[in-house]
Amino acid sequence: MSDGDNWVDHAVLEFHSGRPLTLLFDYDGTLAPIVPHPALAILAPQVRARLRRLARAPGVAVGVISGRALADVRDMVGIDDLYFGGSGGAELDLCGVTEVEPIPADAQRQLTAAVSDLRAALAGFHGVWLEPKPVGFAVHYRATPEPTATAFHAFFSRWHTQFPALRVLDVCKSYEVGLRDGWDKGDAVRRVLAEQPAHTFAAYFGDSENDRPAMAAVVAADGVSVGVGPEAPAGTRYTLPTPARLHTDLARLCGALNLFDRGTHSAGGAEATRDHLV
Ligand SMILES: O=P(O)(O)OC[C@H]1O[C@H](O[C@H]2O[C@H](CO)[C@@H](O)[C@H](O)[C@H]2O)[C@H](O)[C@@H](O)[C@@H]1O
Repeated sequence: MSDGDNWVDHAVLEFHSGRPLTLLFDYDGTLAPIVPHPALAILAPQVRARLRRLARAPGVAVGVISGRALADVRDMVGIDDLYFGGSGGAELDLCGVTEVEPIPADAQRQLTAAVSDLRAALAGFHGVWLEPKPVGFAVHYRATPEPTATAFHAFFSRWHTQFPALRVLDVCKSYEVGLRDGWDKGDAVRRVLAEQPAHTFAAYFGDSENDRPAMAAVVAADGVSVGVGPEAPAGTRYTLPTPARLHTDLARLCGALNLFDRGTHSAGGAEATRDHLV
């Protein structure tokens, strides 16, 4: 069986051959475009509707696994019956059952000290700001002008080495800080897949470095990785240029699986047709 030259055809072929689907998405830069501030990264209503339809379809599971805090990504997505990963995989919501990575005492001490020290230091770097999370934090520098940005990178690259229990990733103009050797998005993917039938076909969609472990996890489970945008890790099975292209692909997948809004006239009705084409 050919698996098609795009992820939608591949997923539909696998589904029609009897494999359930598990679709797992990164949030920022994948489901929502990158914008100047995290609070502005709103999920388009049509995309929310498509994810909801997919999640409610028999044989389809949907999850969103983000660097954001779990409560934050759940709010942004606004659908209850999904799998969620937050804080880069350290917090999980497995369709209503929450699991949080236990933080060893020494790592907790380092996290607390790092946040307090950084808050004081950031006063000297205009435009840099700290986003706390239940497990870790992000330090945003998107709005930082030069030469402050260069000075901040020089400072941060030395500063974080005094906290060896912490893991630092440079993701979308922020430093994402979690626990070294802690749970990552790959662990989150494996945890979600453990709840699915063994022969499920999994796809993971991501745009940046913090998605690499999740992509490796789906590939190890005989699934596919889909890179979104120019910063996606190299070597993914499929690539999409933008989140907008993912949105139209989701519409196409809903159409191929005959998932249309119950409120519309029929599967061939005006909204269904429009949604299929969006
Ligand atoms: O794993 P993700 O869902 O992709 O989350 C990664 C980080 O995303 C958020 O920050 C990034 O997106 C913002 C909105 O587009 C953008 O303004 C910011 O510059 C980016 O760094 C989020 O705030 C972080 O907590 C996540 O770690």
